[in-house]
Amino acid sequence: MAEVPVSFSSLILIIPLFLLPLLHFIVRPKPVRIPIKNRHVFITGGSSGIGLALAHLCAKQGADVTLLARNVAKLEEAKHSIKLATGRDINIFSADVRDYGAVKRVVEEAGTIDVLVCNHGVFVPQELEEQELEEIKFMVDVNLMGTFHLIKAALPGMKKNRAGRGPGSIAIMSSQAGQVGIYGYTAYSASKFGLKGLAEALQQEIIANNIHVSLIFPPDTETPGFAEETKRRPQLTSIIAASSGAMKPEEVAKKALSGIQSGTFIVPCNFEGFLLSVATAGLSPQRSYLMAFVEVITAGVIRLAGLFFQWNWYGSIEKWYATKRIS
Ligand SMILES: NC(=O)C1=CN([C@@H]2O[C@H](COP(=O)(O)OP(=O)(O)OC[C@H]3O[C@@H](n4cnc5c(N)ncnc54)[C@H](OP(=O)(O)O)[C@@H]3O)[C@@H](O)[C@H]2O)C=CC1
Ligand SMILES: CCCCCCCCCCCCCCCC(=O)[C@@H](N)CO
Repeated sequence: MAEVPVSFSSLILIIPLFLLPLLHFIVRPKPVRIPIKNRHVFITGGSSGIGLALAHLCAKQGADVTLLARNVAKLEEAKHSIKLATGRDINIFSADVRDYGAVKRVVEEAGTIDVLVCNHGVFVPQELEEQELEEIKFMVDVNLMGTFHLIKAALPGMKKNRAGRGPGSIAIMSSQAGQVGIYGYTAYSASKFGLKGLAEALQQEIIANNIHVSLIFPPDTETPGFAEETKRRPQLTSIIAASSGAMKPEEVAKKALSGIQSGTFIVPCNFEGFLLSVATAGLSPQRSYLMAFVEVITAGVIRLAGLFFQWNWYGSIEKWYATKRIS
């Protein structure tokens, strides 16, 4: 009996032929579109950097925007600049996300939220051994606990009033340092990695309420916060972080908004971020069967690429400590 020849090239055709329909069938949660126009978008840390750029973008697209941050002068300035640029009035509230009572009062006063963007964040890079415990706690309290406070305060209203309002979204601003640990970011990375666990579990809890979670992972972004950060960033942190190209806040805001609107769970912002999202896909939900296909097909080779990055980073660390010992 003649053997059926299964050539390499026919395998290349057969695998996608079976895999794509299978992935199309199994990816969960199912794809969704989240509108922005005429919807209430609540952005924390919206008075500066990425949050401010996102607020401008949402206002331009006809959303009712509310901002929360601490500094009143910066909030007023943001309100003024958005009015000038878009002609739209926005609401501003001053509160510290570490204060649950204050957050709850603001959320109640602001009215039902359709899209909650937890973007506030603080970053003070330093080696763990040098960093004061107080500063470590500060980052965890603002970045991680602050996000818990917001979601806990906003969720009952978002759930209760969802019927008739269309799909809702909870978007959380992480960082590429929330996908891979980086020298000088022990506390910051921990606070941002924590957000991933929160987001994955939360999505399962609120999918039945038609609320969709997006986790956004920007690289270094040229914001006022970043300008402050670079003043004291360890050299090695900058060297390793430079593996991913820097972005402007407006570019990050654009990626973030399109990720939110497509209900994408993991939202990368640049090409390195795309590689990172494939490399760290783990057991995160994936709505796109095409992205799922890329993840499945490239799993081995992307791990190899990740190992090369680590090889390069450990090389930099070795070199840096060697020159330090000489001087
Ligand atoms: N810039 C970067 O390189 C990157 C940033 N990110 C993340 O993006 C987010 C925004 O960063 P970026 O735009 O650079 O930051 P900025 O420092 O420019 O702005 C931070 C915003 O958060 C607000 N904020 C800070 N602390 C609190 C608090 N305790 N309570 C309420 N609001 C607070 C600030 O207002 P106020 O001080 O008045 O409270 C401000 O509006 C952060 O989560 C950050 O971790 C992620 C990757 C890279
Ligand atoms: C296959 C694997 C691909 C790997 C690509 C790797 C790129 C990693 C770069 C990490 C950059 C971290 C920047 C953090 C920015 C930030 O959050 C601070 N500026 C504080 O705001």
